[in-house]
Amino acid sequence: MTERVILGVWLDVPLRAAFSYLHDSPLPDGTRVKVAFGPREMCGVIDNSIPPPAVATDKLKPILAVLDELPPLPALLLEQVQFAARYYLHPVGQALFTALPTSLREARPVRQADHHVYQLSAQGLARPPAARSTVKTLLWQALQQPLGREALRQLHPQAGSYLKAGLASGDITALPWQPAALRVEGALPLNAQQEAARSSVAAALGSFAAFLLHGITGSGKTEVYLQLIAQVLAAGRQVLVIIPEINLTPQLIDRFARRFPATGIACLHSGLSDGERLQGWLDAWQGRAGIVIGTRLAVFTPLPQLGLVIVDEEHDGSFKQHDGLRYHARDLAVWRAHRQQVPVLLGSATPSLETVANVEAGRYRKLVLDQRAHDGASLPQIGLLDVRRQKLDDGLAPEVIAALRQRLARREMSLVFINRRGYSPVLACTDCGWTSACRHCSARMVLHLSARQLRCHHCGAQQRIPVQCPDCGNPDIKPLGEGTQRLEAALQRLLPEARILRIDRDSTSTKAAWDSIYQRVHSGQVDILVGTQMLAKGHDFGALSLVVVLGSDGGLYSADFRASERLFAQLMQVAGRAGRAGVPGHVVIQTQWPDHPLYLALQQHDFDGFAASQLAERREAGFPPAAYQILLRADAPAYADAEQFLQAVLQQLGAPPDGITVFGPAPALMARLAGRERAQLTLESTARAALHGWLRAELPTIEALARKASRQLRWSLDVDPLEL
Ligand SMILES: Nc1ncnc2c1ncn2[C@@H]1O[C@H](COP(=O)(O)OP(=O)(O)OP(=O)(O)O)[C@@H](O)[C@H]1O
Ligand SMILES: [Zn+2]
Repeated sequence: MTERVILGVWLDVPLRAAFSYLHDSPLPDGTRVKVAFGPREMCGVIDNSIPPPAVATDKLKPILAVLDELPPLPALLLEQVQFAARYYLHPVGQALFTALPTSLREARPVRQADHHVYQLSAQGLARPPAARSTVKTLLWQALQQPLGREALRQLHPQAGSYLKAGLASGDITALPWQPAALRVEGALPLNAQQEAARSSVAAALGSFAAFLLHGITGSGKTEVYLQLIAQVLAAGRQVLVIIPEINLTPQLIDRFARRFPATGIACLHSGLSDGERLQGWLDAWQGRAGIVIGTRLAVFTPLPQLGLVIVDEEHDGSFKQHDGLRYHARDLAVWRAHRQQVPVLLGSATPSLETVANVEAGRYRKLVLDQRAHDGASLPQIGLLDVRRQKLDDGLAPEVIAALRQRLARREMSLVFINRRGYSPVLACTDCGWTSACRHCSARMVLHLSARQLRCHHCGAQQRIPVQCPDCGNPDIKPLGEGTQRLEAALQRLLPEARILRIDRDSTSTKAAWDSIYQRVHSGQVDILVGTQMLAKGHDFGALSLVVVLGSDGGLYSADFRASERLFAQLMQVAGRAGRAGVPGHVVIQTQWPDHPLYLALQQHDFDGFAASQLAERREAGFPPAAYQILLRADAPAYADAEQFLQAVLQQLGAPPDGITVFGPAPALMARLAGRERAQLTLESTARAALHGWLRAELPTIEALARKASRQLRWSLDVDPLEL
């Protein structure tokens, strides 16, 4: 009998331990294998640092197959996953499979695209096809230059069989993939501030340093990124660019592709097919992609030649994953840069308070762009319109309507911003006070008039619009408040000659819809844009001269301590759409709170002042970033089950160590979601290591309690939570 080795294997299962299997020879770390797990066959990943189990060897199952079409997964990826799993208190196996493209999570070998280029050999060149064979002549002529398989297929569908025959006869030779020489096109001369920022980061290339690029909207942050990227590419290194989902537009990708026409650019986001994502990932790992641009999941992409990491709009909430491994891509990007000893550049017009605090603590260096880059572009004037004693027409003040009419007469484009899609956020009975509550959530159902439905934006529940009050039978039920659809209708009624375009998740569900919207805006076919935050971010909508903000007061007095920070960032972004190119910009905010300090700071474009006062408040209250938090969440159909579990945890944990405070159990801010009641414990401390260490040590206790809890119970840990 041959000697067999015991190998440690990580699997995609919600268990903290790895598993052991037998094989007839050792395998390196990171090898993908196929194993049996219970009744299933699963993909596993070898890790030789896992200690062998206590059970007898004859109890172990064999590895069924080695999926070794690729080299083993890179050690650095495994290290990053181990770090993330440890930090976010998540099972390593699950973290690892989160980090991999879907195709590599499956117990099947993957197919690599063909990256060779093909060319006629001397023998092939000497043997032209017969003149009557037009297809062969076409391909023979084309192959006098080196060409990839895909390019050949574009020339003719039969290229594959011609290639196969040619390779067999020796008429065609296959050459390995070669990087093209770097080409940089259309770089702009930097202004003094941009140049200062660029050279600071450039001086740090080759070692770790973290920078905040605090640049107001339109200050030319992207241009600074592009010029740094050019320098990194010229040195033969790769760049990782992480951006929010909503900013990943064809326009941005185009801008990169036009600047670097000869560079491989891998775009990685959740909208790709499994095959596309795998190829992009492999291009990055195998060095064919010089630039990786992607959303949060791109932070796990292997880049052996990494030279620079950029996180654009670093304050954006979409960098935090809200289920499974609840990682923050910005924070992992900083870890990544540190581990690979390269600089990381975090860009934003409204940095997160976490990042501001890191600048204050001297961990990050701040670079400032406080001028708009475009000639003649300046920051917009912000007006606060007190609507307390005004009669509004479908939510619009007379002054606002007049201002819109004036822009229309001058043929300038305006934007009306309201962060609520649908017709109206709630339907109500004028008699008994009934409102359109969702049966499954602590939320109201939103009226979607054109679809003739009430819809819950949280759980997706839909129902027909009732014709009378379901409680008292009163036929007089009315929409309360405005959403984008209602504003669109009101504007059309008030300004019938205006060409109005609504942009929200309902109107942009397909890529084609987006493209056509973009097309219409840029060819001057729109007078008034009405939209949600989709409009606020990243997109350059050109010659906007007026921005009207409605319904923002709700964010001033929220139970979530981060609401003001988010509101300020959002309003700065949306205000930043005005006056970007020549035409002076005006912003009007309709409010009941014209003296609110947040609005006054916004009016002064005073981010620093606002951030300082917010930080002071957070310190006073002991909230992040002045303290660290971990949430232990539980949900079940009955609140009692969720609460009972958390009570049991609390009891088992006993008194927390000094410096750690535990709050709760308390209902989550959104207490009911999709038919489940949600409760949570908040664990808080100014000493992060102590907090994490304590919870890590207590994890087995919590897991044991969870196994005893109601079968309906779900629970999770959220380290550095962004949502309460
Ligand atoms: N040095 C420069 N000279 C002239 N124009 C520039 C310069 N840098 C940038 N621009 C132009 O200014 C505009 C804004 O630049 P860019 O998109 O880089 O800014 P940004 O700070 O990334 O913008 P935002 O974050 O607000 O979307 C663009 O039209 C860009 O072409
Ligand atoms: Zn709901």
